[in-house]
Amino acid sequence: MRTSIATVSISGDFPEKLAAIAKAGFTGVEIFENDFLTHDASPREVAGMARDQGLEITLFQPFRDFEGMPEPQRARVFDRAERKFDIMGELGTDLMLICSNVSPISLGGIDRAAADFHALGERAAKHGVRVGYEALAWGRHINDHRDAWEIVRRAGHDNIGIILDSFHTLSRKIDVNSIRAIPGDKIFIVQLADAPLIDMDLLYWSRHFRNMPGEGDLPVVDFMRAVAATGYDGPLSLEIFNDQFRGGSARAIAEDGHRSLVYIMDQVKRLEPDIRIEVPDMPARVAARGVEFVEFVAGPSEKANLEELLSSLGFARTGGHLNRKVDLYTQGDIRIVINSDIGSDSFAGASYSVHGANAYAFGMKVEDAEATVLRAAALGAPVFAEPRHQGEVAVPAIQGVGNGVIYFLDDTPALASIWTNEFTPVDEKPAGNAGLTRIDHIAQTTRYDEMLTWLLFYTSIFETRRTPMVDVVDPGGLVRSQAVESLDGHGFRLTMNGADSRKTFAGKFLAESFGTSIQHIAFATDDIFVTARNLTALGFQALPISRNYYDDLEARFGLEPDFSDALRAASILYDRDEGGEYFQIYSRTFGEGFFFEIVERRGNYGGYGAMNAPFRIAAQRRLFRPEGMPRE
Ligand SMILES: O=C(O)c1ccc(O)c(O)c1
Ligand SMILES: [Mg+2]
Repeated sequence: MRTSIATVSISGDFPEKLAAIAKAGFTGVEIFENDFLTHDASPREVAGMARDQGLEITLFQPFRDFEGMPEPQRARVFDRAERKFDIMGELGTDLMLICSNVSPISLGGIDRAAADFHALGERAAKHGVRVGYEALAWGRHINDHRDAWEIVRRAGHDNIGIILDSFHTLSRKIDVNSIRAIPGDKIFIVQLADAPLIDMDLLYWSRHFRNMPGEGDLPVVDFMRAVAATGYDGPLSLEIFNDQFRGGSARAIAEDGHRSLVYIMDQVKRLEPDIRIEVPDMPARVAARGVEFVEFVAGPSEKANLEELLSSLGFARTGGHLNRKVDLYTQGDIRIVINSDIGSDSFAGASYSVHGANAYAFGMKVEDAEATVLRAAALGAPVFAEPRHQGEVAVPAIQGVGNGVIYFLDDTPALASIWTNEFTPVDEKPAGNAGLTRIDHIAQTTRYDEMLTWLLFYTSIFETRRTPMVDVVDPGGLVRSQAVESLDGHGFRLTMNGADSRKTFAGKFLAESFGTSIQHIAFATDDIFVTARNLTALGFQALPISRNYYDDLEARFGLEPDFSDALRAASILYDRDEGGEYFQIYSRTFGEGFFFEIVERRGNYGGYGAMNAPFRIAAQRRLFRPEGMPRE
């Protein structure tokens, strides 16, 4: 599989871009003219730089507004094209992109454009180069790949072909099946980009909001299926104009790009097994069944605090690890692990020294743990392994958000019996059961500009989908929240919160924990009111919620006063959607702003109580730092 990315897609100067692109695993690069013009090196030197990085230059894009020009402009664009053909020889690339004319003085007409391209093809042939024609979605006369193809067809020249760009086709909702009629060898290159669905001017949307295939909402897989059906087997080139990516980490964005291409082609290959493009073999996306455990690392006093909090939630210590300073706390199907091996050279110890006490790992229940790691590795995720003591099972794992660890457990005998084989039972009676049954979801906090990275990470490896993004208003700024859920909607659930500002509660947690990942864990109960009573008996202190919230709730949902009084008395938050009802209780915070949540879903409530988040945040801010949150 030949993979390429346009230099405009990532940040940095020209050498930095090439290095990041090569490191991420691309085999080629599209040189955007500005990157080339602003870098002080000759075309030969640029060719050498790409070669040194092992990159082929797949495409050069040196000028625009070519076809259909009246004289005297027509003569000038032909001269210009020839000058660029000379440069291409030195650059060591044979393919030039010309996008459809946007000039107000250009003249329309398919035959006129075809004649211009035929004449250009003659000149290109003399230089041994090829020219690809791309329909811009906002081209003055040509804005549809079907018309661009008709021009190329009528030009009838071996050195003239079409360039397809998923954005231009999909943004205008052009039927992708029209691509199937184009002979694969007349498609000179394919550019891929996705974008979030936003209703705005096409040019502005394209120049600022494109993102990696799989990160947006466009049907890029359908587009690529149609392309693959033509027999095309050339490079797949990302051309991503995105304001955030331009300022982001070149390394991370390039890695996301490579992952997105592998992911998109894996999907295409499964739908069109006979395609000519070679796609790396890997197991299919893995069904995620749920979160089986969450593991904290904590020092002695933090461990005592966490134990007290867990005990007030009805957990009891039920196991101790055979070899390690690791304890297991359980209730219902929930397992919480506390690792206090902070002095050692273990990964937990390293995590503690960077982040302090934190939930640095979680275990995911999957269909096939080994296959999960194979797939994750094929998609560029770092595989995680630690030295084992005798008798310990190797649990397949990778690293994810905030360098945290994701372990995979399945029903194979060794992994299924890990809790009985590696832990000695401890006969501690819980102070009382709170009725918590399972982990409903975990919530991870990241910097906003990493959200797309992690959403792509989860959705490409696991059989999951993203829910729409919601804005959560924190007095210190906006936090954006999006969930990743297994396709059945309830097996696995994870929410991602992207914080821009350290003045928000989430942003502050991120800053003070030096970028750990899990900020809260939500436990499910089948009866929130019974759980609330049990918790009170256990001495649990719920996060107190303002009286105004309940007045508003009563009005908004038309609640019976008795019902809203019961909610208020137990500090329960409430929401409702078409499917059902949602109840939430929050704990007070632990450490730098970690907390637990208890939820009950009645009926088919599908959300996470986003509309309640501002009230939860306001309450946390009141309690967390009575002296106030930082203002810097
Ligand atoms: O926005 C543009 O001008 C532009 C230029 C070249 C392309 O290949 C493209 O898709 C867009
Ligand atoms: Mg393009």
